[in-house]
Amino acid sequence: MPATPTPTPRILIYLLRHDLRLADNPIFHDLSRISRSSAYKTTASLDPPSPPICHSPSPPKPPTSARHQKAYEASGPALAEKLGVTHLLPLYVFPANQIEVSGFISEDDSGTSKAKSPYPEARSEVGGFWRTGPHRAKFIAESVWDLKGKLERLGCESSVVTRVGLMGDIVDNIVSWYSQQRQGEVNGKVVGIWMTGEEGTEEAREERDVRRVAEDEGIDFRIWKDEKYYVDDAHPFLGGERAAHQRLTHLASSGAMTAYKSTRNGMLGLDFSTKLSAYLAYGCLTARQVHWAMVDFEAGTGADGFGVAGYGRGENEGTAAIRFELLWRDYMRLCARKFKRSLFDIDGFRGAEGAESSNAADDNNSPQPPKRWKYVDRSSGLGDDPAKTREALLRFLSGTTGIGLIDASQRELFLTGYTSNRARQNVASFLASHLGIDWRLGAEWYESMLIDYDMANNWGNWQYVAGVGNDPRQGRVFNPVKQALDYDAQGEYVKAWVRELRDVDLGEEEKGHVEVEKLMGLFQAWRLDSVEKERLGLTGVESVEHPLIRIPFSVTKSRGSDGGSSRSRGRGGSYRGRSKGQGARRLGDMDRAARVGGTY
Ligand SMILES: Cc1cc2nc3c(=O)[nH]c(=O)nc-3n(C[C@H](O)[C@H](O)[C@H](O)COP(=O)(O)OP(=O)(O)OC[C@H]3O[C@@H](n4cnc5c(N)ncnc54)[C@H](O)[C@@H]3O)c2cc1C
Repeated sequence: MPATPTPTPRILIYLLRHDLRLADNPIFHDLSRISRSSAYKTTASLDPPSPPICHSPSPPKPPTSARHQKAYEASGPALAEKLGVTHLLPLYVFPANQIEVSGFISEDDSGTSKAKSPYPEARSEVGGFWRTGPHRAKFIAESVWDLKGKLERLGCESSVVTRVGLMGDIVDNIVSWYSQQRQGEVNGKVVGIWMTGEEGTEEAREERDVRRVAEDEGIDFRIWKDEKYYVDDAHPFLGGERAAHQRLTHLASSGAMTAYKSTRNGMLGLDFSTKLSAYLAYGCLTARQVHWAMVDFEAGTGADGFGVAGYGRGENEGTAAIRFELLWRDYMRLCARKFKRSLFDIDGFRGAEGAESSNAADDNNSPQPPKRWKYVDRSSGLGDDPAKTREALLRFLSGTTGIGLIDASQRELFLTGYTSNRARQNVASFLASHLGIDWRLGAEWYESMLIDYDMANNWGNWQYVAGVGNDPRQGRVFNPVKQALDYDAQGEYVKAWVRELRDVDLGEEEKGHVEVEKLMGLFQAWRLDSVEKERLGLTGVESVEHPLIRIPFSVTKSRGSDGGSSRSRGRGGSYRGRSKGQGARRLGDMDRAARVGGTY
């Protein structure tokens, strides 16, 4: 008897991007609906061709609320069903323009030496840093492998297929492979290429390239809206959806969610802030899921947090503040959408056409002259020497500026891939305002180093602090000494990361009494007396003897007696510090530098 011809697999390619999760995922949700239908079952038993492709996964967890479930059910048959999809190929492309991929390339055809990567090195434009540094590379890999594992456990044979390169090329290549004939039959028919939409110019280019391949081949191309935004070993957290939910559970059950408002300006420790940013950035979790977890906590219906302060008592200061921060995230995304390429321009949104109209809240609506910056490859014409700028930049990046808070944050970032929002604001302000160096170098360095790098959040926040973005109050500067006094009142953060200063004597530290004058030496080590420097082996150390700048901040008996904006603390007295973050506005509590002096 002639063998029954095997039906040609109808393949849907799902290009994973910043949506590395199974639950609350619009594409997996659509597929979960087809997997229950009879149309799917009749074809699901097909042997998958090589490269292995995935049978549509079993239904993932239902959406986070009954309201969403109803909305999905009302939305008619699954789109994948309409396309007659029988197989799914989840594909993650490590983008060669953002992640250096030469390490993935093993050997050339002769098998003797390493083949050269066909792509230019994935370095940043201005400073030439690796665009994805080791911390984020690890986090991305963990998130991809976490999803792979999940799909495997659901019986998806290929789980997630990974490739390196440019999305358009990879998709083109896979589509051609499927259309090849073997014994008179094609390997498969790609009927759909789907992905979730992203903001950003590179991301738009990826979408355009993939769309072109799909259109050339007559394949259904669809960009789904990923509703991961809210309106719609320091960082010891593993990547992936499971870890993201464990973190959310911990935030509710430990009380950190309730306490967030009063702790969020902290700098040291795990629970002063949510540490959800990387999960949100990579879509392992959505802002909506965070919201619903908080709703459950507030309503007292959630499994996590029973007995914890605030459980079942409605919205509290902590949950409201988390929602507020999530709105900043949405806001930055909308800025990226509006200002496009000028997100990366040195003159920022302010320099962009139409920026004036977006700044209606300006105290002074008159157009401001563009800021002058120091560059590493040329003089700005203000008598600066690019060689000295390069030297200063290197010290800034390596955390040897001589300003304790800045050095602590930069070292923390380099070693862990994370630093707090409070520290980020100070670091950005230090580069842009105190050093006057091209702020994009700082943004690029963050892009390289941060685990939670997010294009809109990073560049938007850098612009904001550098004074070229949408901050309605321009010309504000953080004073990193005063900020350290306010937010690191016991000097613990600086001591944690700046090893050479760990033994600076602060007074009766164990009792929580630190002497303010001694703290000043921790926050700017040039102020340590010569005996202390000698004792600690700091004599002659460049960052101590020759800081990039000296900030003449002092703690005086009466406000303003040093001519700056210092606070009255009582000279020489002991200082317990106010509670961290008290009364502070998140992005707004910047102060004019107290007579920033010195040059480099
Ligand atoms: C110069 C600079 C660069 C930054 N770069 C990034 C970045 O690349 N990626 C990133 O996610 N955040 C960035 N931020 C914002 C903020 O610092 C981080 O989101 C936050 O520190 C992450 O820690 P968390 O999750 O514990 O935050 P939480 O304080 O717990 O806040 C909860 C969530 O709200 C959002 N959020 C908080 N603050 C902001 C903010 N200022 N702008 C936008 N969203 C915010 C984040 O998604 C965060 O996870 C940057 C801030 C500055 C000043």
